[in-house]
This record gives sequence, structure tokens and C-alpha cells, in this order.
Amino acid sequence: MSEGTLYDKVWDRHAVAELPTGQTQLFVGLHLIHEVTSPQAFGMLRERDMEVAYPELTHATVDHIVPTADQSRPYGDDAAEEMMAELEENVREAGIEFSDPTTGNQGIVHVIGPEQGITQPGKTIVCGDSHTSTHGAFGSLAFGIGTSQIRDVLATGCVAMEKQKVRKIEVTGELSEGVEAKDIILEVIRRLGTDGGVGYVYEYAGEAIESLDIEGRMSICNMSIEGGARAGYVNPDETTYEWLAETDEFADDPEKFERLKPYWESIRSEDDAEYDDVVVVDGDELEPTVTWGTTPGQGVGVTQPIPAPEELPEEKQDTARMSQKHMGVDPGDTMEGYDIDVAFLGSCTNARLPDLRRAAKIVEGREVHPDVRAMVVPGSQRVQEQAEKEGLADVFREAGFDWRNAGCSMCLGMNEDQLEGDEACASSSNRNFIGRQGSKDGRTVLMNPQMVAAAAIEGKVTDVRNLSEVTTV
Ligand SMILES: CC(C)[C@H](C(=O)O)[C@@H](O)C(=O)O
Ligand code: SF4
Repeated sequence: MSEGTLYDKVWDRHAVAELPTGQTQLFVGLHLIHEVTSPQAFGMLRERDMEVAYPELTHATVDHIVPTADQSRPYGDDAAEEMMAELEENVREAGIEFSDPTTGNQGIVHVIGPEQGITQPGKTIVCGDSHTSTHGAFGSLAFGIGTSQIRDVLATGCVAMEKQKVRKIEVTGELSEGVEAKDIILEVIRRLGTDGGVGYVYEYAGEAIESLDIEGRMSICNMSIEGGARAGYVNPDETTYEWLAETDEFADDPEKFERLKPYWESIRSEDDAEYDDVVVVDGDELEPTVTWGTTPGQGVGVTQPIPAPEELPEEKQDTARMSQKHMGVDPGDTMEGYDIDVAFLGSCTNARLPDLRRAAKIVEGREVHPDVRAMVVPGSQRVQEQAEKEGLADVFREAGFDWRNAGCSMCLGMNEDQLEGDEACASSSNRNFIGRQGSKDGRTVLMNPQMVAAAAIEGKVTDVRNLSEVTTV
């Protein structure tokens, strides 16, 4: 059993009771809700004539179904309008703060929590969304939960959970140019598998993690769930504190910041903490990574050959064959040169300001390939506003990208942004499952935002490190 880790400390601080089931009842410091997974839970509460126990610890946004082009109400899609109306009613009745599109604070749930400063180190955070692990970048303990758990948290402010083991993932060295946080996590999932993290929480540590900005840490924690871990975290440090000091919660209340900081520091994993497992990844060795298949674990360095199914562990071979057929790729080839039809720069993995800044640098002075439709969907209205102020939106527009409003968009295609037919998409999101982007024959290639920008320009998967050789417009 792990000991002295952030996970152990935060768990113990929030444990209310040990249940006969062997689970622990944990107090929840922040419950984030969105339109897709909360309606049923509110319905269950109503049936039992119960009220929301801690509306002040609950925060709502709308992200999955919001149109990213025309957002006038009622929404063009009736189902989307209905979901939005239901959320509006639920939050009004319960007195829950709602970052709706009229506030300027709306966005993907895993982008807005951090930017508003309500995601904090040492907090337990839950949301009916698998990528809640994102918030672990701040040293919070953040889990995705299911509908009945959402109901429990709404009704009691607590959730029942089984304690997990802790695996330390130590990323040594320094990332080279063109290599990003996204490449670290794609490599972790490639090595350990999409179910390698089942039963574990991942603690990301080491030089390469410490030198990442908070947004990079979010990209990594975000995809913990794609590696099977329910949660992932990074110990809070100066990078974390500097970021937090600028947020709504603390910018005008430095005293509150000073009051909380000792707690944040106290929950860091001890130097001599004990882990259930340790995995070391050499950050110096990494190159931009892309997926060749239909799970996030099917990744490969952009210059490396796509593996033959026979080379993979037995249990992965059938899926690999099926994935390669779906994607139309052959073992031995590289992904470099794979034609793409769509470029999607968005999602809770990679649609924050630094992501857009890096991608815009690649795009500047170039043009989107004529056969590609390319879009940028900022992670939040605040990201959108700031990107517009900085001139990033103009860079993208001038190059031929569509500049959209904030939401989940083509990450999962629950709104009108979808792949058509067997279109191939270079995507900065986190899932490449068959049908994920709205078309059952659609093909998704996951990669970092700079690589998406390069693919948009070249019309094919491109090693962004070679792009300087490309003729600029
Ligand atoms: C809609 C929601 C339940 C889902 C999730 O849990 O992750 C979505 O956000 C996703 O990324 O597939
Ligand atoms: S952006 Fe994608 S992964 Fe993130 S919450 Fe939305 S649908 Fe889920």
C-alpha cells in the first residue's frame, strides 16, 4: 500500500466513514456538473423529494451540446435546447452557480474549473465526466463519477469510493522541440496500455513534468483515464501557486491565498513516500507521437514504423488488426504522410491558451491545405476572448481555419461538428474510438496541437519538426 503520497493525505483528510462495503465515504470539495450527465441525477433527487446539499460547492457549465457556430436561443437542435433548458431549470431551483454562455465564463468543464480558481490543490473534485482527472494537474484528487454517484453527491456532498493503489510515473530529462505534454501521456498509455492503470491513481513526477506549465500538466492528467487510471495528479509547486494567484478566487483575495498555501504545501507527496509501483519514462527520447489505431494506446513516434499486430502482446493483436483495417494503415509504414481531411484543434486536452499559441506559431504565414477543413474550438469563452485579443484568432482565420465558439465540439460530435463518411481527422483531443467524432467510418489521429497545425497545412500527418523546410506563403 502507498504511504505518504498526496493521494493518501488528501484521501485521509476527506474520509468521513469506512463503509461495510469496504468503500470509503469521501467528502467532496467541488462538484462540477454539465448538461449531459446531471439531468437524471437531479430527477432522482426530485423523486425522493431531496434538495441539493451543498449548492455552494457545486458549479455548472454547458459544453457538450452547445453549438460552436450560431449560439442564439433556442438552439437549432431541439435535443440540445431541451438539455440546456433542463440544466437551466435545475441550477436555478438549487441555487447553483452556472457559467452559461451569457456570462463569458462558459466552456468545457475541465477548462473553466481551473481558470476560475475553484480547482485547487488538496481538494476532492468530482464530475460526471471521465476526464475529471484533468484537475489533478493542481494536486487535487479528481475523479469522474457515474449517475448514481452524482445523485449521492448532490444529495449528501459525499461519494463512496474504493481506495486505489498509487503508481508513480517519473518522466526524466527534457522534452525536445515539437514534443509536448501530449506526447508524454500518449507514450505512457502506449507502454502501459489502456487498462494498465486500472486500480491505480497515477502520480506524475520527474524533471520533465516539473518543467511543464500547468496547462501541459492538465493535458497529461486529462488522459489518465485513457490509460485506465481513475485519477492522475501532479504535486503542487511554484508553477501551480503562481497560476492560482492570478485566478478569480485569489487575485482579489491574497489573504485567502496565503491562508490556503500551507495546506497546499502540506499535501505534497513526501520525498520518502511509498508507491505501489514506479514507472520511468525517458523524456529525452520522446518524439511527436501520433495514433495509428482506434484506441489512445495505439500510438507511435511520427518517424517510427507502425507495429505489426504479431509484434504486440497476444491480447492486443486482434484489436490492432481491426484498428489497422479501420484506419487503412499497414505495419512497417510510418504515420507521416497519412492523408487527412479535417483538422480539429480543440477539447479539454488541448484547447487552452498555450496550446493555441504554439499551434498559431506553426500556422502563422501559412495556409491550410485546400483539401482540408480546419477548425479551432477554444476550450472556454475566456480562452477565446484572450486569443482574440492576442491576435491568435486572426492568425488562424487568415490561414483558413474556422474560428469557433467554446465547447466540446468535434471531440465527440454531440453537436453539429462531426466527421462525414470516412474522413480522417488530425485531432488534439483524447479519444480516437470508432465513431467518436460523429461518423462510424470516421478516422481520428490523435496528436499534439502543433502537429495538428502542421497536418492542417500539409494535408497529411507531418513531423512538425521538419516544417521549416516547407514553403511558407
Ligand atoms: C459525455 C460524457 C459522459 C463523456 C465522458 O464521461 O467522458 C464525454 O465527456 C467524453 O469525453 O466522452
Ligand atoms: S472535450 Fe471531449 S473529452 Fe473533454 S469533456 Fe468534452 S467531450 Fe469529453
